[in-house]
Amino acid sequence: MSSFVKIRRDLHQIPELGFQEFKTQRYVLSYLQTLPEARLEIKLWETGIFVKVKGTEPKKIIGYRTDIDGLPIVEETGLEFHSKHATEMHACGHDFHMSIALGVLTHFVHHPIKDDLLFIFQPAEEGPGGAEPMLKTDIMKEWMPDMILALHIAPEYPVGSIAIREGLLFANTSELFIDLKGKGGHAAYPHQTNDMIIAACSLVTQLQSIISRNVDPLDSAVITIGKITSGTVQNIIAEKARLEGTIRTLSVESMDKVKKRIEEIVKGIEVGYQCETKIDFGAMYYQVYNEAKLTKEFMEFVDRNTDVKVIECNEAMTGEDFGYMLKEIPGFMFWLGVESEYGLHHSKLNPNEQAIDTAINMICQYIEYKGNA
Ligand SMILES: CC(=O)N[C@@H](CCC[C@H](N)C(=O)O)C(=O)O
Repeated sequence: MSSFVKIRRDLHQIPELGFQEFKTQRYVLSYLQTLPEARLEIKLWETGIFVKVKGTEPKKIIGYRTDIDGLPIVEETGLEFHSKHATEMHACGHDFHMSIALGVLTHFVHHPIKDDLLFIFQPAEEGPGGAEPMLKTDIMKEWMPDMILALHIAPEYPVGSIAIREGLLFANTSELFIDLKGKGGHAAYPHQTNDMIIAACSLVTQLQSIISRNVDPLDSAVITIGKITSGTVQNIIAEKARLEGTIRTLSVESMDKVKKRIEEIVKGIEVGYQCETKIDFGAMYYQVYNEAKLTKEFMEFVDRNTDVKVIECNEAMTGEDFGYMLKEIPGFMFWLGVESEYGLHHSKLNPNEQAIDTAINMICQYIEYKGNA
């Protein structure tokens, strides 16, 4: 087993939610302490880490970002190295992302290139978002990269492949929290109450009509309600309901339109079901938009110089706060094929670990080329 597969397995066992990645931060720091320190500069921000690997004759800084947080999922993989945390899991591959970042970082500590490299270990990608606040730090202002790259594992593509496109890769996202408050009461006297379970069910159905009736069929949008909380027991009419979800759109303009329509529909629920309502759009992520020139060059480089297959893919409705970094810094993100039967955010996600060394080798070759130019 390669040392970076071992690191992935160690990290897989300690998934932590956004801004609570204390063990993860300690693990990464203790690994960094095993490397020769002459070329390293390390700065902490919240639960994240900035690591500069100094080049020999730096003219620019090349940035590489990995996310570090896990998800609130009870793991069901049955793997020997399964999560030690009962209710958290690395079900979005951030354990892979971190081990690959450490693999690339280690290579350049031992084989320095001309340019400086900045590795960003970013908390809270799954929410509420660490990229935007990290960008605003003095550390980032001092070490602002001239270009940046990142990857995300893709269960649907084979090991030995990457998928990427110029321009829009991932959607704009916004979280969505809606609270409803009516009047509870006895299950046998519904006429004396305003039942918030009925209101919530109607609201969920009406929200889907935004996608089918308000969004241009040639555009695309998603509203997913992933969680509903309501009620206390089977014979009490519920006084409150809370819906938690996410909105995805292919443009900022469509996001604004969808949000406006949600507000109108929720107003209708308020009148129709005689209840109080509250909408909170939570955290929003800017789209992931790959800079055309660098993306094209990367695709051609990988195709010509490595065995990795380059697939030109469509946009996806996933979100990534790396979009904020790409808004400020030219660069790109790509999907890394890891062929898992179960997909992202699934309790049985089991990516193929062979992809770790494939990714490290490919990224090292590309950075060596860019950083010695
Ligand atoms: C790659 C991926 O799965 N990213 C997450 C980002 C979540 C953004 C935010 N918490 C939201 O739900 O809107 C995704 O769910 O796409």
